[in-house]
Amino acid sequence: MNALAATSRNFRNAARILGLDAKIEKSLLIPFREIKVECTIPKDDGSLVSYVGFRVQHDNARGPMKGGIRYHPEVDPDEVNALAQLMTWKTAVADIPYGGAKGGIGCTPRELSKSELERLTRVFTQKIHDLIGTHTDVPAPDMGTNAQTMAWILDEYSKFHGHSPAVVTGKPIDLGGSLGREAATGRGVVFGTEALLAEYGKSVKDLTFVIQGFGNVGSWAARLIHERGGKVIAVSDITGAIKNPNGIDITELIKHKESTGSLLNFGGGDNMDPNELLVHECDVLIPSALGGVLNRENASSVKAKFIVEAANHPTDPEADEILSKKGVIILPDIYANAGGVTVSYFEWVQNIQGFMWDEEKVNNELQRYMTRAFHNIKNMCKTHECNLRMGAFTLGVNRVARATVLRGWEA
Ligand SMILES: NC(=O)C1=CN([C@@H]2O[C@H](COP(=O)(O)OP(=O)(O)OC[C@H]3O[C@@H](n4cnc5c(N)ncnc54)[C@H](O)[C@@H]3O)[C@@H](O)[C@H]2O)C=CC1
Ligand SMILES: O=C(O)CCC(=O)C(=O)O
Repeated sequence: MNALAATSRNFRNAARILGLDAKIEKSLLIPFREIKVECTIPKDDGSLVSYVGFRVQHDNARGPMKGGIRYHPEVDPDEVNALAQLMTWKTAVADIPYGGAKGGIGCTPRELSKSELERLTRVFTQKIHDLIGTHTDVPAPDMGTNAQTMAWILDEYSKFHGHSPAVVTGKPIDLGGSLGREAATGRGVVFGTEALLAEYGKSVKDLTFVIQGFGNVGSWAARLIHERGGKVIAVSDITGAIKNPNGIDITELIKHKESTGSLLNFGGGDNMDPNELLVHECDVLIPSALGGVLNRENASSVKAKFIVEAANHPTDPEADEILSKKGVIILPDIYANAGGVTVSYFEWVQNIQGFMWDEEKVNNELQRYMTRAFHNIKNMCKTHECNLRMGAFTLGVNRVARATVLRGWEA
């Protein structure tokens, strides 16, 4: 199912559970603003190439719109729209004072040189600079982008508006980035997993984990699980997949990937078929790459007891139903990966205050926010007799709807 149809279906289910007014339901489904821009840049060889960039600003009832920018060949308007909507519910679940947005450029960043990426990012920023801002819409990294991308956006934006560190988060520490932001999404995934497992009297150190994606989110989640004594028994990325039933030494794997550019042929494991990864025997499956990877084709073969959605919308609604019937417990994306945007909020606060926190404070506050949100979701599950996804959606949608009503409808 298309990402936008899937996200909207979850939203509508939550609206029905909450008994939301039809007028509010309709208004919350329609994005505040959709931006589509042409970005033409000279390649290093002098030829010209054109890309399409998007920024969808979904909702700002609770505060400035917030969300990452993705560079990936599959970026399209519907997907960006779905991801922007998810950000609105996610920031509300985390109870941080933001709305939701998302952006992206349809490109293959691995095939562009650093200078081509810089030109593309600067042209994109020139096209959208009037529509983003510290108190309007604050971008951050997502798939295919990183702290360097944010530094270019900050620099280009500042040419038009003066030095503006809080216009982006996830930037380098030297430019006002927050300690702990790079690891934050993976760390939040682990805090969320710990909160979930505690409900079942289990802990990370007793369980086996399979992780799809070994970029920012997947590699940090793997590293922190490994540090806690959890056994990561299979990992994949775009280059392939590896497994070791006794547990992969993640510290060594990170070194191997840094030196070879690939997970494959790692001495401490065997190469495996990446198609087998999601259905590999394990306690906890953590999809940390693309959307829609769990679908009606593979859901019935999944063997994990828990799925922690580190990626955005990795499970489509058909798979959700199949997995639920099998008794698989799913920690939903709008909670599980909210650690990134939560520390982005801490970064924005630090920039506005002009005061830097130490890393211990960032990590402690992140744990406090993730634990609080988990208990808020559990309360919604109890009130509405629903699963964790609907618990999270009803929590987020209810907070956004309340803010919308309080702001009023007068023109
Ligand atoms: N970076 C962040 O702070 C946040 C990211 N997310 C979500 O987490 C997911 C991953 O994002 P990042 O780690 O930031 O991206 P990234 O670009 O750092 O890493 C993506 C990883 O996915 C792998 N990958 C791509 N296609 C794959 C495939 N077909 N099979 C297996 N692996 C594949 C890549 O090789 C890479 O290891 C995305 O869904 C993103 O929206 C969610 C919240 C915050
Ligand atoms: O840190 C942020 O502002 C947003 C991160 C993001 O794009 C996400 O949570 O999906």
